[in-house]
Amino acid sequence: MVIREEIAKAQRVVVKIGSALLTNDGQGLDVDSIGSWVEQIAMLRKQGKEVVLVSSGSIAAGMKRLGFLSRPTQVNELQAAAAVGQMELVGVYESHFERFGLNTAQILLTHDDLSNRRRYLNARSSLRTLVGLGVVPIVNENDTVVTDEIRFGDNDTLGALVTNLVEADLLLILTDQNGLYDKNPRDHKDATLISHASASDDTLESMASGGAGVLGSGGMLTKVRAAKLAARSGAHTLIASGREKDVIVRTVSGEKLGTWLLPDFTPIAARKQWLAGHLKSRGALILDDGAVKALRKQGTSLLPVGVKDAEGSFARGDMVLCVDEQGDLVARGLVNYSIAETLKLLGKPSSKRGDILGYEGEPELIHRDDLVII
Ligand SMILES: Nc1ncnc2c1ncn2[C@@H]1O[C@H](COP(=O)(O)OP(=O)(O)O)[C@@H](O)[C@H]1O
Ligand SMILES: N[C@@H](CCC(=O)OP(=O)(O)O)C(=O)O
Repeated sequence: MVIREEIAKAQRVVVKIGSALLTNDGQGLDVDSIGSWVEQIAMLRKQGKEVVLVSSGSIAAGMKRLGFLSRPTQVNELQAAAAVGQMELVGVYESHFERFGLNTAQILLTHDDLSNRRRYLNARSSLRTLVGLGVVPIVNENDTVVTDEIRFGDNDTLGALVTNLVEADLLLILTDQNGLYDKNPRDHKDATLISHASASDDTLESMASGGAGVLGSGGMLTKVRAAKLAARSGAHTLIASGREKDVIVRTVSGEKLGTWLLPDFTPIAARKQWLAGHLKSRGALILDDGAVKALRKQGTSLLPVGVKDAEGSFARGDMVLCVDEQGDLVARGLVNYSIAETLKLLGKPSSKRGDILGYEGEPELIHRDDLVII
């Protein structure tokens, strides 16, 4: 019986597995549990769903190898533990995924990769390509090159930003509790589980304390905030216990487990709002009638061949306006090329872009996923 239909419909899922779960009481990685989550992710892949995994555990794994008895507090020791442990972490995942004939890819991200528009587009394009090729990307923070000031620290925030990045329908956060309780169940025996709520509900933050377990980083507070971030691109969030049998397959098929935090807007409405409200346009593209029709009627991407002129001073990743020859607004979108490159590509078939620019960029000036038709 499917109870949570919106969840069961999710096609692209980001699964985040936290430090609190990944280790056996701080004694290195829990290889058997990892095997069970991998088996479930392989099942989702069989059902045709796309999965991106965000996994913590590098510091916990590195601690064991380096003989640290507790989580280090010094940045250089954390970095060393992460560097050593990440090798083991991806190795364990790889050997499990191999049993199911699935390829994996290691993606280590920093704050800069997601806040700088150009790097954001590059990270997104790599992740999209990998997912399209049927690979399961395994994402973690690039702990060895980040300092305290620019660390995400917890992987809940990273999981939410990856959800935005790949425009996933669902962020599934697995942790060591059954979900979000009205107060910390570690300290309160009478705490009750929240079954569902709006991700934008501010009262959730007062229930969730930042106090994490021995190896976790953010506690429940960062999970509640992550749900809010994920909702920006219209994604649902589920917080559930990774120790529950078959939790990934069961939650994703819509079974009522854990806490479900819902977005207030559909993905399209959320994206529209985001493009409309959060980015300033840096220029404009003047489209010919054919391109206007293709965008409006067929929902296609914008190719250089349909663009007559470009103005403004934009760089790759900036938001530009798309207007028709009368100057009426047709769409807004994130452009793949700078103004200088765009001017060279105007009216040209995409197949010529390599010769014109001296390198092979994307065939689209604006990909349809980055376009909002007005
Ligand atoms: N309201 C709450 N409901 C559930 N857990 C909570 C709550 N407030 C704080 N917590 C704590 O959050 C912890 C999970 O966070 P954390 O240790 O960072 O895990 P992870 O490594 O999976 O991200 C739980 O073990 C629990 O003690
Ligand atoms: N990136 C680091 C730490 C991340 C972390 O512990 O986050 P979380 O699992 O959200 O508590 C690691 O892999 O150990």
